[in-house]
Amino acid sequence: MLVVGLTGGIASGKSTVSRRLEEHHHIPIIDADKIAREVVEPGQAAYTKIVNYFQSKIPNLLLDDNHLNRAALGKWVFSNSEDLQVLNQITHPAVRYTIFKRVLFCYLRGYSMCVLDVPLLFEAGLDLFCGVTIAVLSEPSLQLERLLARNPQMSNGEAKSRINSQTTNEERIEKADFVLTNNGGLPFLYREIDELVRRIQPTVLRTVLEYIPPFGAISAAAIVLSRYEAFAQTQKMK
Ligand SMILES: Nc1ncnc2c1ncn2[C@@H]1O[C@H](COP(=O)(O)OP(=O)(O)OP(=O)(O)O)[C@@H](O)[C@H]1O
Repeated sequence: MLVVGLTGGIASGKSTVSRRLEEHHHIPIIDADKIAREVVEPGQAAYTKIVNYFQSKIPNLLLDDNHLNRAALGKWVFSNSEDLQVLNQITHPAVRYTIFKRVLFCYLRGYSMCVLDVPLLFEAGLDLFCGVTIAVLSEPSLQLERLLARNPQMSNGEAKSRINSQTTNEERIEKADFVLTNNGGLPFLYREIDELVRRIQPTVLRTVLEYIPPFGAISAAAIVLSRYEAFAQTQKMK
């Protein structure tokens, strides 16, 4: 099964691309943001760890329905970098484990492709496990316009600083295997997506071979090794 990593800046159009892939091409989407919310729901192991560690530091950590007050938690870790690390150490393994389980589930259901929608794909090193990576790019001025239209309560300054705090489009172009440029209307974007799916769609033969254990394992190992090689090369060049 081909694991496709999809990434891009805030309001660049990742969800729009994911929706097209899911609804038009019937490719399952594994949404890292959604998983990050699920793993901190009451009853989950990460939730208990967060409550135990942060309850004494953040008085309004829990909402009336016992869910985490994500805004209060976000505000706290934004100004306490050590606690941000603690939070990441609690949540990241849980997110990675859930992603892994969902990829395995897609494989067992016989899909030829699945998509990992991960805003921080390269930063988190998850691209190492993807057969193909795609970056969705929009001009920063368009990103700003779309972000403000989608989140009217956000100030212009806040939106700009969110965009500027992220990896640049140039860095994403350098790292991604394919780029989808989302500077036009939706019909243009959909044509680009459909064309790309045609290019990367694995053959039926490859999909079938991957269900034969030695081929499956060799194929997965080859992807991780080639990604790691490319990563090591970029580190050497720095
Ligand atoms: N080509 C387009 N034409 C018009 N509107 C668009 C286009 N692409 C995206 N949008 C709109 O821009 C907004 C941001 O797009 P989307 O939610 O897909 O981005 P995203 O990268 O998933 O954002 P985030 O990272 O914040 O979740 C949405 O309101 C979406 O409808």
